[in-house]
Amino acid sequence: MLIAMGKSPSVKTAFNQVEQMAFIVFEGGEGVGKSTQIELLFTSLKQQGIICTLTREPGGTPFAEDIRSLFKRMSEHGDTPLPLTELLLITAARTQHIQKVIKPELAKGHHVICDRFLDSTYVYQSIVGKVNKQVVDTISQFALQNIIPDLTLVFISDTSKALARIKKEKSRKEDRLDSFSNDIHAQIMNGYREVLNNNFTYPNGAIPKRISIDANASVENVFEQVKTALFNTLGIKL
Ligand SMILES: Nc1ncnc2c1ncn2[C@@H]1O[C@H](COP(=O)(O)OP(=O)(O)O)[C@@H](O)[C@H]1O
Ligand SMILES: Cc1cn([C@H]2C[C@H](O)[C@@H](COP(=O)(O)OP(=O)(O)O)O2)c(=O)[nH]c1=O
Repeated sequence: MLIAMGKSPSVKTAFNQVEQMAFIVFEGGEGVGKSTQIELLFTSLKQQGIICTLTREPGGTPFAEDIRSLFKRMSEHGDTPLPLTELLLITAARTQHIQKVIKPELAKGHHVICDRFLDSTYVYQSIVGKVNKQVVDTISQFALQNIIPDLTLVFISDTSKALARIKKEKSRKEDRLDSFSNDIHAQIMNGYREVLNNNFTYPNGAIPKRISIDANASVENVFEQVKTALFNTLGIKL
């Protein structure tokens, strides 16, 4: 179908019986290990015969993936998008994504695992980009239509560690967002701490369930934390 995942878009849906659905979001700055853990979780759920759909933001439908490309493209004309312009682009992609993928998949009783969602907007466009949170909420409420993740895993690591991991990745294709300075990366990491510590509300006033993950740890240890969070919050045993 139209699901895009990780660094290379692909279709990933496991077809088996499942009793309840959950909308699970992975959040955090670049290089904290979200994609790695999403892959591990998808494989583990599949082995248990649990249906889940992997997707990502910005993106997740062909049109929203086009917006993603535009969003991430290096500017050839020097006219880089303003944070408010980014918010509008991201929200356009999110509207398409929620209507065409997230809602329908949840309605079918499938778990939906999403690489980034609204907390990214709070961090990148509001905290770092300085767009007022109220503006983000006012615009986002039309896209969200009360959709709220059942669990958001917020990956927190030392900025230097995450950046070192990214630098080691030979296959990583440079895009506009890779030109962020170390200072911006540190602001992003602190932004996630702020979202967590201040329990940022969604546009409808609800506080989503967020769990902090120590992403400095080994891949195996981080996956243990992910599994514990899924069990404690959603009762999913892996
Ligand atoms: N816990 C970890 N310890 C060490 N390296 C990791 C860990 N998790 C991921 N990596 C490596 O770090 C790089 C970035 O990981 P990735 O999952 O793509 O992060 P993100 O999706 O958050 O940008 C990859 O090369 C990956 O293999
Ligand atoms: C969902 C979302 C993403 N973004 C940015 C964060 C990332 O830099 C980029 C998505 O790139 P991505 O490749 O998914 O990030 P990562 O390196 O962590 O795998 O889009 C926003 O600025 N606002 C948003 O609301």
